[in-house]
Amino acid sequence: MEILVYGIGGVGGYFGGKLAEAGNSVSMLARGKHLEAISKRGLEVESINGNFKVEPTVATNDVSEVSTPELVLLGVKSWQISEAAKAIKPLIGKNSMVLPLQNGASNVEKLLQVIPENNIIGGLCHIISFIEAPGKIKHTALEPNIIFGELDNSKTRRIEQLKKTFDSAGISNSIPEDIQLEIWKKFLYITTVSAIGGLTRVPIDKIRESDYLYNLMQKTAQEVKTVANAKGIAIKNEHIEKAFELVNSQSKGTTTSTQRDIMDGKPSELENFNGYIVKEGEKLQISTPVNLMLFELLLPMENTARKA
Ligand SMILES: NC(=O)C1=CN([C@@H]2O[C@H](COP(=O)(O)OP(=O)(O)OC[C@H]3O[C@@H](n4cnc5c(N)ncnc54)[C@H](OP(=O)(O)O)[C@@H]3O)[C@@H](O)[C@H]2O)C=CC1
Ligand SMILES: CC(C)(CO)C(=O)C(=O)O
Repeated sequence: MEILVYGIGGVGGYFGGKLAEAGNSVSMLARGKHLEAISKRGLEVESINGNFKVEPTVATNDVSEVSTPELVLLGVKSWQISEAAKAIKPLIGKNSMVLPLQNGASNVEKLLQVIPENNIIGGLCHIISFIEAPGKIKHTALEPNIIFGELDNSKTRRIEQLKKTFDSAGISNSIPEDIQLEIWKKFLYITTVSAIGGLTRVPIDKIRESDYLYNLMQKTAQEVKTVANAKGIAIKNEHIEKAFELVNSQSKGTTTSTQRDIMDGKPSELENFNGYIVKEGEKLQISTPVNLMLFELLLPMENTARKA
């Protein structure tokens, strides 16, 4: 398959690497020292499932060097989606699929403003990975997987073909009954833990020891559920329970990618997580005081990170 991976970070680097290793033609859009290293030495992936190294078909920071892809994997952060969508638009052909793997509930919404609806696939992923050094991705925990599907959940031929591509690359994957619900289930978890993680600056095992913080996470999750339900997304208490099973079962030292960005003083996905709940709550006249507090507490730091 002819693939463009736009953003070769923890997510794009790992999944793009696996697809290239399996013999797909994978072009990689990166920049700076990371691009220099990939162009010179290829992309190295150190993974708990086995290390590997791949050579991209094209490594570039200029999409005009890439031919029309059958699949674009978006590996940028959720706040970079609109810019990425504008950049890839000229490349998109009738049969191109654009698959966002970001956390967040509004990625498809943002893509729809730029890319035709029939080119967009819904998606999300699980992994713990990051850029360890220019040209090198490190996968440290979780069995990586991709959950994806048509926006209307129909089981089309292209979705089946994409499944075969992921299967033959050894990427665990699934096509759910309701892709929007899956996106929101992950969003529920990540929004519940990331801002509190960023504020406390400790991993999940330390956060869950505190009754106060555990309760705060419960309140955060309930607000996400209320907003989801008002938007027609069927998040139920059982999904909150599942999210808390995850909170309780994560191994010591676990942090989320957004928490790590906040702790490192980098621009984070705060606005697309708790900020999104606040914004949607306002539109729907739903009060979201806990998400608002978390958002406002982190906002000055976020603004500073963005100025830098
Ligand atoms: N990492 C993880 O463990 C997981 C992350 N996620 C989600 O996946 C998404 C991606 O996260 P993650 O992989 O951690 O992010 P990273 O920051 O590691 O990767 C994003 C990459 O995209 C690059 N990029 C952005 N814009 C451009 C551009 N215009 N040109 C070239 N390169 C560009 C960035 O470069 P630069 O650094 O120069 O900006 C960076 O290398 C997020 O939504 C995250 O929440 C989901 C599951 C797990
Ligand atoms: C929760 C987790 C680790 C699962 O993939 C994640 O999405 C992240 O860290 O961004």
